[in-house]
Amino acid sequence: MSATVRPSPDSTQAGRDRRVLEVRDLSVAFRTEDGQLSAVDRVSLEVGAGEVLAIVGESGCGKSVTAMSLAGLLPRSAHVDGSVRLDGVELIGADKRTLRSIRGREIAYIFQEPMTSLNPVFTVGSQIGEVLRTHLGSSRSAARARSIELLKLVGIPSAERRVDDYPHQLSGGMRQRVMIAMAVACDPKVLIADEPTTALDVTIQAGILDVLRGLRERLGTSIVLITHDLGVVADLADRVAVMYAGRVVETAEVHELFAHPQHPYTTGLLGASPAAGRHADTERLDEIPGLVPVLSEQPDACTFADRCGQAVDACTTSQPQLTSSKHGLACWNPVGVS
Ligand SMILES: Nc1ncnc2c1ncn2[C@@H]1O[C@H](COP(=O)(O)OP(=O)(O)OP(=O)(O)O)[C@@H](O)[C@H]1O
Repeated sequence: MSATVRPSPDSTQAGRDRRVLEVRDLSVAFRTEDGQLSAVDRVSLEVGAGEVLAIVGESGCGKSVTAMSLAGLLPRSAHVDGSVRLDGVELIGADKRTLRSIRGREIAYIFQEPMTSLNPVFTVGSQIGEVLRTHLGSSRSAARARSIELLKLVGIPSAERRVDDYPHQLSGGMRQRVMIAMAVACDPKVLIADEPTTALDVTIQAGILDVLRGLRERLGTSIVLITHDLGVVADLADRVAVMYAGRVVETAEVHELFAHPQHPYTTGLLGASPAAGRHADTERLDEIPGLVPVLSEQPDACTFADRCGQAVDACTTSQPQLTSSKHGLACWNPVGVS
């Protein structure tokens, strides 16, 4: 395992202050049969070295589209604007060769459902080895040795034997660990984990979160965690960006956000989560009444106004912009102010 440990992991405060990923005014629109769809609107985010940034929000808020645009994984029907810089290198509009060398090597993506991403006809060892040979030019024997090391890193028992298993011989949790091993094979600066535990049993989820925590601590990997599970956020994240209808509506350090949520949407989400403490005595989840709108363009109004119990006149006539303070907020009438 020692070979996988960087000499000075960046999970310290000083490390986190170094920006590894900087997203500025990222917008993504899709051409669809029904016309244009605005999925992400002028999103700005920063992720420090060794930092875990969680992006939360209901289904359809633009979390995955944001995450995929960071890794250059959007389909051709997507029109992307803005800037995504990885250690200073601009990824939006970068040529294919640059993107190919960065994707998988510098920025890696873990998908929700490992079975769709692993190839059933190759052993897990050969699939991890392929990543190492492609990106790092490793020899066959070095790739095999390193694959075993990576399987150990993600907590797979009897790694020397499991390396020759096919994906169907492993449980769902073990397959997700293999996906993580593949994602970190080249020691990426940024790992994007899109609902990494959603498809898994609750008892298995905790193990996967431990693996991610270990990677951040041991390797100094920065993590962008996409989830709708606030319990996972509380467990793992340093900072949170709350997305609604394609925009970041609130962002703060995790403890600050849970202790002093200011956007009515955030308080709605927190109220809907037993893990966030508000409903610790009940298993029932509250729902925020109404649905996330699907937008062809962003309106001159707050997109949450028609679901918001706090809406005032300004909310229906102009769209609030995210403030640039440490606890950023896009709201005309925050919770606890009026
Ligand atoms: N390839 C695509 N073509 C057209 N529209 C898309 C495409 N991918 C996503 N969208 C739309 O973009 C919006 C944001 O989707 P996205 O998947 O990012 O939401 P999400 O917050 O990640 O939701 P979930 O939690 O369900 O994954 C949705 O309205 C979705 O239907």
